[in-house]
Amino acid sequence: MSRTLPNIIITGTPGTGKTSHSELLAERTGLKHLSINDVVKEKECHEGWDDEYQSWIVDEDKLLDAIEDEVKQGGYIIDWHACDLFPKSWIDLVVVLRVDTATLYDRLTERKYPEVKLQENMDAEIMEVLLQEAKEAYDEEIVVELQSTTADEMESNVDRIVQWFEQWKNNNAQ
Ligand SMILES: Nc1ncnc2c1ncn2[C@@H]1O[C@H](COP(=O)(O)OP(=O)(O)OP(=O)(O)O)[C@@H](O)[C@H]1O
Repeated sequence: MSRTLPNIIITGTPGTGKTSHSELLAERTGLKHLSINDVVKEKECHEGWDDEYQSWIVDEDKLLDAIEDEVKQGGYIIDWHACDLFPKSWIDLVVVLRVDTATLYDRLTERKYPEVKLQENMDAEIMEVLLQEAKEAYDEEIVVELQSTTADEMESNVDRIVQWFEQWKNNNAQ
């Protein structure tokens, strides 16, 4: 089925700016912001709460079933800290946000993350885990790495994605 609007994944380590970017992008493009955290909670796509990590244990099959019909139609910004579970055929662009480690440390400390979760996320950012995951799961030409340390960077990232969106619509006009 061909889509008239694209689907974009905005991914990255927690605290890199996925929600902020997704909200701005939704305003500018009219695409719908799909916060996977909210879907997991609202549609109960989980197997319970992990106390140590202070997060839901996600049931990926249930999650995919919950969003499949909507997402396949196109027009979504998928905001989550993982990306390789979404089928390749659903996705047109994968944006991986990156941030310098000192800034990430400050952002996560401000959120009062448990120590184990803070450390794991810092390691994930340093080891480029999300970038590798995206490159392995999708064609490299649709994976874009963008820096998200400053407000100027966020603004230029959003401009760049809006430009991509306009181009996609021109290329896919029926
Ligand atoms: N490029 C940026 N410049 C300045 N501040 C930023 C930038 N990106 C994010 N922030 C700030 O960092 C904090 C975390 O951002 P945000 O909630 O968007 O991250 P996230 O990746 O969605 O996190 P989570 O995965 O936990 O939902 C917010 O206070 C946000 O304002």
